[in-house]
Amino acid sequence: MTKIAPSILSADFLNLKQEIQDISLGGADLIHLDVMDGNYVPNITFGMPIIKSIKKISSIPLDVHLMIDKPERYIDDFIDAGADILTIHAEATTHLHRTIQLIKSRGIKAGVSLNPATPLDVLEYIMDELDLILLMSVNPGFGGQSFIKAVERKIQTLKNRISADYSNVLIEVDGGIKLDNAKHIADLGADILVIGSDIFSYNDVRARTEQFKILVSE
Ligand SMILES: O=C(CO)[C@H](O)[C@H](O)COP(=O)(O)O
Repeated sequence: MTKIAPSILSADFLNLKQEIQDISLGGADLIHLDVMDGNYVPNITFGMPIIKSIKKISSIPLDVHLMIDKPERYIDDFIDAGADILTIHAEATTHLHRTIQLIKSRGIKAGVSLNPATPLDVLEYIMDELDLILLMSVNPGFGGQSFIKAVERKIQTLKNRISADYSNVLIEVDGGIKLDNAKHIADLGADILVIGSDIFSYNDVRARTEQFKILVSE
């Protein structure tokens, strides 16, 4: 069954505690936390202190997506802050294998994210180490963008490649997922859907989360 991971990127930060309670009551499986450094991506969001605070008020696993250059510098800090899954970008580090090993050595799940234009081939020699592959379906940096159609084929190709030998590796898809395309993306092979604006732009965040949850459980 496909899981849903609301991204708080589009949440009301003055009302964050309530927003987190609402997605929890709506059935969120993970809380997706987009960390941006203004360097790897042209936007800046939040860092360890916010993650630490969320960890104190929620028991839902924290799915931390680092959109930062040289993520190896901060792996221990984000794990200490409460990350349950830590995903780094293949394009952001020279030492992808070493950094994934560092995450795994701390006993949490490790993911690699690929931008829409990055080929799947970069994963070939690290598949054994991975728990999750996050396919970006928008160019990272901002919520509210449109899903890039070419990523549909990428999801299917990845699903076919991993189904035989790496069936335990989860496929997460992030960007441009709305109520009207979520089921289709799940059916292509996504195990986790990241949803930002189409949950948090609604007044009733709990009801909207529930709608996604019911849709992908069908
Ligand atoms: O990583 C992201 C942007 O870099 C966001 O998680 C993603 O875009 C989700 O937001 P939306 O559902 O509004 O597209």
